Parts: sequence; C-alpha cells; structure tokens
Amino acid sequence: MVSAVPGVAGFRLERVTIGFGSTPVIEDLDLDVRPGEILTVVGPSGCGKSTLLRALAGLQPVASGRILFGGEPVAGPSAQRALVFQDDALLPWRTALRNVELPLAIQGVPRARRREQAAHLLGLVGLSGYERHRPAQLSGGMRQRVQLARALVQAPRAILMDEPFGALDAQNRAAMQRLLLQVWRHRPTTVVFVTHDVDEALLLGDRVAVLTPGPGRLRAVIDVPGPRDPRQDRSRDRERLLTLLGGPAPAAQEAAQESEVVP
Ligand SMILES: Nc1ncnc2c1ncn2[C@@H]1O[C@H](COP(=O)(O)OP(=O)(O)OP(=O)(O)O)[C@@H](O)[C@H]1O
Repeated sequence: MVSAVPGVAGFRLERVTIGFGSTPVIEDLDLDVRPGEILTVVGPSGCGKSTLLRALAGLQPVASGRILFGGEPVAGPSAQRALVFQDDALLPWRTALRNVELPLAIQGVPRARRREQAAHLLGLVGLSGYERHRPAQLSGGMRQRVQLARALVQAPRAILMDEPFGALDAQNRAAMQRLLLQVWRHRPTTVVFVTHDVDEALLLGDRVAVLTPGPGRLRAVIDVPGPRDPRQDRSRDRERLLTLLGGPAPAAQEAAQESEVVP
C-alpha cells in the first residue's frame, strides 16, 4: 500500500453510472483510487474499461453519481490527468520532440523552455538522439515511449493508461513496464492502468480492480502484496483473478460486499 504523497491526488467514484443513450455501460461503481497508487483495471471485453478511463479523464460525462479527483468534481479534461492510449495517438507530421512539447505549447509555455523540457523527458524514456524523428520513423515501442514522455511533460498528478502496451511484443512490453515503474518511483503519480493481461495487472498494480461483464460493475478489488518483480510467483493471485474474471456477474449489492471482503 502507498502512503499519501504531497501533491498527489486520488479519485473517488461514487455510484457512478455511465451510458450511451439509455444503455448503461458502467453501472453503480463505487471505487477509490488512492493517491500515488497504481490501480490496474481488468474486465471482460466491452465491460466499459475504456469508457471508465475516459470519464476519469473528464472526456466522458457520467449519467449519475460523481467522480472526484483530489476532492474536486471532474468536470472536463485537465492537464492534471494525462491519458495514454494503446493506439498511436502521436501527430505523424510532428517530430518526436514536437509531439512531446505539444501539451506545453497549448499551455503557452515559451518555446525554449518547452523544448528543453521535452528533450529532458525524451532522455528519461531512453530516446535521446531521436528528437527529430517522426512517428513513422520509430518502432511501436519507441512511439509508446514518446506517448509516455508527452504524458509526463505536463507533470500530471494522474496518468490514465488504456492498454498502452497491448500492441507491443513481449520484450518491448516488459521494457515499457520497467520504464513505467521506474518513472513512477521517481515522480509520484496516481496511475490507473487498464489491461487485458492479468500478469501485467499483477506486476504493475498495488491493487487490481475487476469489473463484471457489461454493464461494468465492480466485481472485486484485490491487493497485490510483495515486490514488483516479474520473477515473483503470482500463481495464486493469478488463479484468483482468472476465477473472478470468469465468474458470473453478481448483483450490484453482492459486488459491493465482495469488494469489501476480498482483501
Ligand atoms: N461512443 C460510443 N457510443 C456508443 N457506445 C459506445 C461508445 N463507446 C463505447 N461504447 C460501447 O460501450 C461498451 C463499453 O466499451 P468500452 O470500450 O468502454 O469497453 P472495454 O471494456 O474498454 O472494451 P475492450 O476491453 O474490448 O477494449 C461497448 O459495448 C461499446 O460498444
């Protein structure tokens, strides 16, 4: 578990329902994301994980309930909450450096300062020397590094990641997981990380939130004890997660109870 870190904020979701038209996609979700933790989110395809993340980002309104960030209602997008997608969301005509500096340009940061910060962040993610490359000249793993640098350049208090490493091969994925943890240890930030991969969820998460098949409700939140080491034997937690993922969807009340009893 993570102790409170100054300047770092968490989320509180209170009976959040999100829908498109009259169809709920996320239903009655109560969840706290603790300041400075990495919360991974797993759930069957289509259960509303991306929708939930977009709501945390302020890009998707809630139909009922409310989402607080640092105690304040989330009313729209903010530089304090950066999103990183699986798809390459870089602008193809801009160089790596100019992609990373974009959020600062939007904020009106003077050019010399934003260049300097963007170059520093590219160095941090291991891309010194690639500042002038355009996305098409970079590998998938490198493009994800640029996306991470672009998210970090805004010095966000939370990073919302939607299967960011899902398209990478095993080696690049492992490298990005190490990089994310390295960055997170040096810059305390709240991270909400959606993944399909239970091993990734257990490696990165302080806790794992499990959603039911759509409409997504909270099935359970499990603590992940011990060091974040890929060599750590997680077979029991893995089995438990797979069982939770495969189990039938509980009624809202049962789900709330289960999330309390499952440690
Ligand atoms: N803009 C939209 N308009 C209407 N329905 C939508 C929209 N975006 C998502 N949905 C629906 O909401 C449901 C949840 O989608 P979402 O992408 O959040 O699920 P997910 O759990 O992230 O899925 P996956 O794991 O496959 O990425 C799906 O049924 C999807 O079709």
